Amino acid sequence: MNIMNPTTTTTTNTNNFTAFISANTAGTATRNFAFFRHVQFFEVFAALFVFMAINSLRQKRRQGLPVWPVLGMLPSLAVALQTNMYEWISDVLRSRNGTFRFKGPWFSSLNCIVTADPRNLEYLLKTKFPNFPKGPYFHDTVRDLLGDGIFSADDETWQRQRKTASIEFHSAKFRNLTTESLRELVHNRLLPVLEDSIKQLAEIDLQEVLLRLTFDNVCMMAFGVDPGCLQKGLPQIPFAKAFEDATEATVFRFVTPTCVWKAMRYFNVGMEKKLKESLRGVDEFAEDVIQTRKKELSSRCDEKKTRSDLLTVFMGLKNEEGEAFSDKFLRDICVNFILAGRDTSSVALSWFFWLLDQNPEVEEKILKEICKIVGEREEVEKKGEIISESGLVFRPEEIKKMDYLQAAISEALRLYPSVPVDHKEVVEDDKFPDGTELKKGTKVVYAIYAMGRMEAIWGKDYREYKPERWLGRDGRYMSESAYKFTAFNGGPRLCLGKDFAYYQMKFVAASIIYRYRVKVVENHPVVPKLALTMYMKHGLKVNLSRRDESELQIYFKG
Ligand code: HEM
Repeated sequence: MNIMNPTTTTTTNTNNFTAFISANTAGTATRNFAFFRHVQFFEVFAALFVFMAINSLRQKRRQGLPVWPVLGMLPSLAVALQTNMYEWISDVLRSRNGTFRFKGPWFSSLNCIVTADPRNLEYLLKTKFPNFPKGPYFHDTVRDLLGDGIFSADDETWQRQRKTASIEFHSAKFRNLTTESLRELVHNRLLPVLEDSIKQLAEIDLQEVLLRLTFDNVCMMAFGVDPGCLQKGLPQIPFAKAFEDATEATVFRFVTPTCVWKAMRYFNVGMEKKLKESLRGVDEFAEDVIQTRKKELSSRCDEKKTRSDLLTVFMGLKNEEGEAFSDKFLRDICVNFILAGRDTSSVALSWFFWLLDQNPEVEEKILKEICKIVGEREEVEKKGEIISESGLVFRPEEIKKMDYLQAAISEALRLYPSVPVDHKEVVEDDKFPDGTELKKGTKVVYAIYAMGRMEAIWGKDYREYKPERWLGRDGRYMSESAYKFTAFNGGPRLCLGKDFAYYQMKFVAASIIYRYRVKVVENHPVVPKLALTMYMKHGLKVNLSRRDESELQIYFKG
């Protein structure tokens, strides 16, 4: 500092002070400005949020659910996924008179029309059937597992398989094969496994046991081979495990953005790795059966006559060029039938037994019906015997007469359809009978679970389990329009196995109910699993006890 020149010093000091002040002022101003900017930012953000919230909630009134910028209706779906998604869809549909437009996040493939309106169902599944195929998205997603089989194919590829399989399904030879294999499975495998659980005083997962039964049964129909899943000890069967894993990994694709699962497939990681490995197991099994059957058929002509499984039937046919079907196509046909028929009936039966546990009066009526029908057998009339006979085998004509049982199973399927939702894709712009506009490429989801819970279709007591709603005044079973009761689909793609499925479910249910009391384990949680098929998430743990003769005697006399 210069002490000889104070002015200078003062000036300098003043300058420093000014600089200090201005620097400080500038700093404060900058900080204030930054603070001000933050405040503004938060205010603007808050205002925007409030505006969006009001706007979204206003949209709720118009569209059924709040629509958020960028995310669309996804937040509501995310919340619903934490509870029971099927109930949530039903609630929304009831509040929207049966149809609503789901808006997914930007750039996602979640935009779709969801409907449970029977008029729309008839239009979708029958009237304008060609305009609503399964579509390229579905085919692409399931291609690795299902190839060009009936379940994933559209147009001529589907039509050809449908026609051939339909003729086969209605042939006496095929019916014999299916009923015979079911009879054997129930009497030689299911009942011994159930007996075993009684002897060991152990609870048993009835869903697991039934899944094994129907898997073996459908493999007999498709391949003519019994994989042996249902037997004492419930062993793990490599083909069944591979099939299960491959299905699970394929379902995973539906909840993963397409580019993500395709990248995972490319790098062979995660679920895609699992899919690849499990497909190897499925393909090896199929390849083995196909080659063995070819050898059998070429060496022994009588095999052709005796075998009536789908594989043998399709092996004897030619494609449009007059050539035999390729091994890959034969594999696709069989794998698709196994997928279609493997778990739908067992899952339906599981829900049915759970409903019986809650509605013992229905169980009693079923038992009464069974005993009345069996009591009409000639030999019973003559000898007055049979009731205690554990080997009692129901005859096809007796199963047919069980109208109340059929009603009780249909009622279970109404409330818990094995396929809870299904979908189609729009080929050309169209309009539903209820006025909903449909743009080309839109996905249409039909909510089968919700359809069973629409007051407009079933009346005020739609929540109640009431088999009587399926019976006419004469007590005979009355079927319902496939567009109201869509558990088996409808129109040209009506479930091909429907008649057999009813026969199978009635035969299994009657065989169990006649012999055992089925009690669901106390506090066992029963909730649906989120999957393409409506499994019980935790299975169905039950305790069985044998019915004694005196109990049956009452019903026989009754
Ligand atoms: C309770 C039992 C069953 C229920 C609820 C059921 C339900 C359905 C449904 C909803 C569809 C339409 C699926 C779609 O197109 O996306 C379908 C199709 C089909 N089902 Fe079933 N099903 C049952 C049992 C069976 C059985 C046991 C078989 C065979 C053994 C079978 C064979 C088929 C076939 C082949 C198709 C495809 C028809 C086509 O696309 O033309 N189903 N089933």
